[in-house]
Amino acid sequence: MANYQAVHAQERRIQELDKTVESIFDVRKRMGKGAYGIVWKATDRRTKNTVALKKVFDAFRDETDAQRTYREVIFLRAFRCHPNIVRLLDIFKASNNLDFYLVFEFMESDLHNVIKRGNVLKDVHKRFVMYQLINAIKFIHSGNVIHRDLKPSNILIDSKCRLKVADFGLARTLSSRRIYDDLEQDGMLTDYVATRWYRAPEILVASRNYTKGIDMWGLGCILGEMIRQKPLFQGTSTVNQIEKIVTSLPNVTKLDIASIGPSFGSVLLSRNIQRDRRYSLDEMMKNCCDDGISLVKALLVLNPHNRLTAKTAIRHPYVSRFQYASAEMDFHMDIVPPLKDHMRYDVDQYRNSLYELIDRETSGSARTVSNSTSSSNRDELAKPVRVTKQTRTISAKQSTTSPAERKKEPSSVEVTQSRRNIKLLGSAHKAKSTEINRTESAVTQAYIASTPAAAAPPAAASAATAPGAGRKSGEKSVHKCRHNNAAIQRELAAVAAAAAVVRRKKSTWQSQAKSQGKFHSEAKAHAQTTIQTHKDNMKDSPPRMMQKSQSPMDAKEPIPQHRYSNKLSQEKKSKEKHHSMLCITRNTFPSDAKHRQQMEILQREERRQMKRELELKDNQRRRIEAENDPLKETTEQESTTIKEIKRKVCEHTEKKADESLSKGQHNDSTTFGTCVRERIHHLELEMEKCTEELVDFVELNADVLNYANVSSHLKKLQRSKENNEKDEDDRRLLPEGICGPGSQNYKIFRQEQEKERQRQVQEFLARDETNEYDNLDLDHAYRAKYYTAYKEIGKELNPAPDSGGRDSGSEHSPGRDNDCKYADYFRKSTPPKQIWKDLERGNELNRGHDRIYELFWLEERREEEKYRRMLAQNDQEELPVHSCGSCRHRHHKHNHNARFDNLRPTEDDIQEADSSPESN
Ligand SMILES: Nc1ncnc2c1ncn2[C@@H]1O[C@H](COP(=O)(O)OP(=O)(O)OP(=O)(O)O)[C@@H](O)[C@H]1O
Repeated sequence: MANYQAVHAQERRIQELDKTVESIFDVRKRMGKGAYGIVWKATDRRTKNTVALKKVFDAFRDETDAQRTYREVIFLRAFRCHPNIVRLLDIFKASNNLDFYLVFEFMESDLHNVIKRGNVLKDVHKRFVMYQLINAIKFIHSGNVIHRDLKPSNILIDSKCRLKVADFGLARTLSSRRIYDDLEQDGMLTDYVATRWYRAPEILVASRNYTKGIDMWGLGCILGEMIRQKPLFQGTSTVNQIEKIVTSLPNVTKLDIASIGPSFGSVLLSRNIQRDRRYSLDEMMKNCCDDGISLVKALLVLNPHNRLTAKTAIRHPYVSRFQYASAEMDFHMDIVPPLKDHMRYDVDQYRNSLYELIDRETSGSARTVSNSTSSSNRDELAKPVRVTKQTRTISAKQSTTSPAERKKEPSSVEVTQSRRNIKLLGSAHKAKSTEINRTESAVTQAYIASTPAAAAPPAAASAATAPGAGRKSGEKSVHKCRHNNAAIQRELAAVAAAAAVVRRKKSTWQSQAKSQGKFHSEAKAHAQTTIQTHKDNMKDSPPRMMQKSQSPMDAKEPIPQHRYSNKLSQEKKSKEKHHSMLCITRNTFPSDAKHRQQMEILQREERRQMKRELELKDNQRRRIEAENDPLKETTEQESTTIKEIKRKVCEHTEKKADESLSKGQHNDSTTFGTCVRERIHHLELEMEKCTEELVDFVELNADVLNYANVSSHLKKLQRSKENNEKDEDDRRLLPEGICGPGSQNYKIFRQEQEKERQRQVQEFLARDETNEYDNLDLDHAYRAKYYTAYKEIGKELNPAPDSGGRDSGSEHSPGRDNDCKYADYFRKSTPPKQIWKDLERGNELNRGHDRIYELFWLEERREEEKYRRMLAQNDQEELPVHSCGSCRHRHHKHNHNARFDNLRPTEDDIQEADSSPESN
């Protein structure tokens, strides 16, 4: 219970938000939870921007966690300017000094969720995702940093397929490793837990061979997962993970193992692992295009040095089409966190370093919240933490986001934008110079303070009280200021370089704009001149009918040649044509009347000639028509014949089709019949099976089922079953050499059996004629009579009771006492009469007793008849059917009655019988 409460309290604490944070953000919904924190969707109350708020719970619990938090903040700040890396907007320290809050730009989902949905990503999306991912990793690697935790849930994505890499908690720099490699403690690089399925083989075998190839392996796994829609290697343990990888890759060579470096786990790679072809890369991604498979194969290479690098991967055909879709940036310098990445510091050191960072940023912030960095100070966050080389700024290849935009000429908006950028950079430059001045004066002051002769300024007052300590602290502060100064200068240089790039760009655009403007003004001037000429021409031309002349005196003005767009030149051409026509008209009508007359004559002549030609053509047409008439007739006749033939062919075809149809129908019906028969047969078989099942079921559940309702049905079902069983039993009881029912010798055998039965019946009847049993009451008599038959026929099935010494050795058997005993036995061992009758009526005689019952029944009927006749003769009082059958024993009536109640003969009966003369 206490444990539960503790867990509950812990969970509550994880979910709880700091009051300061709550006052700034309106937290709306939980986006996800990782191993180290919870992410919520929230709205900034002031700006109304939607952000992702991540609470790193107990961020400084131990050194590992503190280092993780520290790395996450430092690297996120360094890489936040890249479009494919999630932007860290703000950092908040919690008032409890334990938790930590990071504010990110909001993304709608992550790649894991998108892949999980299935079939959301089309081929083009996968390519674009991959391009952006490689682009981000290329940028990270250019800063000599490795991410080490690439997996789909750390890749954020939005509805426009824009992608951002998140979670830098395991990122680390490679730059210092060379220097400090020897100092590394054992296991230092292996104590982190990256998700197993995306871990590179060198990490799995605990090799210390750390390269950027680790991330490239992760990229291969992610691409494979996007294509296959499930993770490629889902190992259940480290060993299993290695096995899965080795199974899917081509044969592992000694060189591969050597390339991973010496480690206790590399022996796992050299093991002879059974390969299953189904799990080879080709087989797992058989539905993918060649480009995709080739990229996956180039990334998932055992030797980390042989894997594609991010720089080469981005030119791979699978993604190359997007190479201008996004800014491709490079750092050109190593990112080195202030607290060395290869060393472990105290929790407090990590915490203090981070808090310092926050405080520094808060001091320049316009935001009034005490514990937060400022969102207005966001540009500050973008700067790298520290650089090891002299500043070489980010070189953005293209700043546009799509190929279409990239191809655009620089617009006025862009020019304005660049102007604004320059202004901003200028002001940043100014601010930095002021800062440098301020730092320089601080350095001077501190230096003065550190010398004992100097008058103690307030800052160094305390130092002066301790001799020697003042100098030391002064030197320290000088050193610190110099260090700051150098850092600021480096940053300043970076800003200046960026400004230079922008200025260069601006000048290029301006020159381009200038040349284009010149071109436009030239074109405009030319157009205006042309229009003016046209207007002048129009003014000059006389208002006459425009007429084109064929005169040899035609004089055409030269048509001006334009070098502008086609459309423009076409328009111009048509205008020129129009203009030239006007000119021709004007030129072909000289003022003298003679020439005009000549022209008229010429025209008249022309008209006449045309008329003649027309007539000629008319005649020709008529002649051809006349020739065509008989041909027409013939053609019509032929077409009618063809139609007739066609009709006949159609009829014939239809008839044939009918015939084949009916034949087909016949075939169909035959097939149908066969099908139906087969189906019926099948159903019959099924019914038989069902019947058996039902019988078994009813038998099993007879006691719980209502017997009255089901018995009749059961009987029907059982009948067939029992008949089968009977046949089976009969077959089993048959003597050797007799075949089953239906065979000839079986019939003969049965006939003989029947004869034997008849003989026995006759024998019993003959015995009965002797009235041997008349001294007994009927019921006893019947039972005793049939006892012999029972003994002979039914003993196998129902052995006779041990009748005792007296009966067994009895000479006068079947004597009365014996009969009584038999009767007693029958009473006990045979079913009550009513049941016999029921069974008999339902023809359900027990197979073992049927012969006895049959005889019993016949005999009973006979006795009954006899008794009736006797009654009629003697006219005596009617006795019950099974009462005494003899008048000779009427004096025993009282005893008889007693015996009727209880069929067991009394001792008196036996003694009486023994002493009677008949028994002697
Ligand atoms: N900026 C964001 N916008 C939307 N959702 C986010 C954002 N950042 C993180 N998330 C969601 O929160 C989840 C956890 O975030 P993150 O990976 O940063 O936490 P973590 O504790 O470091 O997890 P991990 O266990 O992977 O180390 C992510 O998988 C993602 O779904």
